[in-house]
Amino acid sequence: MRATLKTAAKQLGLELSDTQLDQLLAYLALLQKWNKVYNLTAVRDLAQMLSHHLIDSLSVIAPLQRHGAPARLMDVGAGGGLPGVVIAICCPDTDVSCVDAVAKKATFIQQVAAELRLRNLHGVHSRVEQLSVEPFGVITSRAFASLVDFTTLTREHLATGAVWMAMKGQHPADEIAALPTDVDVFHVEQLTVPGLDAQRCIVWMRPR
Ligand SMILES: C[S@@+](CC[C@H](N)C(=O)[O-])C[C@H]1O[C@@H](n2cnc3c(N)ncnc32)[C@H](O)[C@@H]1O
Repeated sequence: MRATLKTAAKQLGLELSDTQLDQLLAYLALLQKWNKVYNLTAVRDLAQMLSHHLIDSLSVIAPLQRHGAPARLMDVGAGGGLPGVVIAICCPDTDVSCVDAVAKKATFIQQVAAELRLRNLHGVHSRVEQLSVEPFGVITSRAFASLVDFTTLTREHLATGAVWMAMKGQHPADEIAALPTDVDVFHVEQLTVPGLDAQRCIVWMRPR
């Protein structure tokens, strides 16, 4: 597991410390341990969790760092913490709020933050449209909603100059076409996820 993760991180252009690798593997173990209790993911196999969840989420770190990791980031519909927990581990200067409408999922994130001593990670139980917090520099999502719903539900939480970072599978041409004119798609970034034979991209957007 560790060797696979280390190789994948290198292929993704990431310099992760031993502590960060330990934290990522500890997170994976917690995800597997508590999956049945919290209903975190349909993926049960540990090797698949590593490739389909952890390394998949790790693929956004270099693009996020190139953009400029923000002081505050929200992962909306974070579920078990993908990609929010991975971002909190890899970008320690970014304060990450993992927001989910289901209480036990937010509780799990709080548990991860405590066990991994991640002071920059917070599990927030709320529907995002009912949230009242300071704005964020980046708002991200993975398997949450259509681009229209994602941007509509979270727009008021963007700080000045902030962007949306949506993780998607294949290029979502139909979802992009359905966006209102006040959402600017400024980049669709193709991703290569080591060990995953699937199309992945990030849709970068900002308000007009
Ligand atoms: C399919 S899961 C994706 C979880 C995680 N991002 C991942 O990639 O594994 C979608 C999550 O969005 C949450 N969700 C749905 N509507 C929401 C809303 N309006 N506000 C906050 N969370 C919401 C659900 O509870 C669920 O945990």
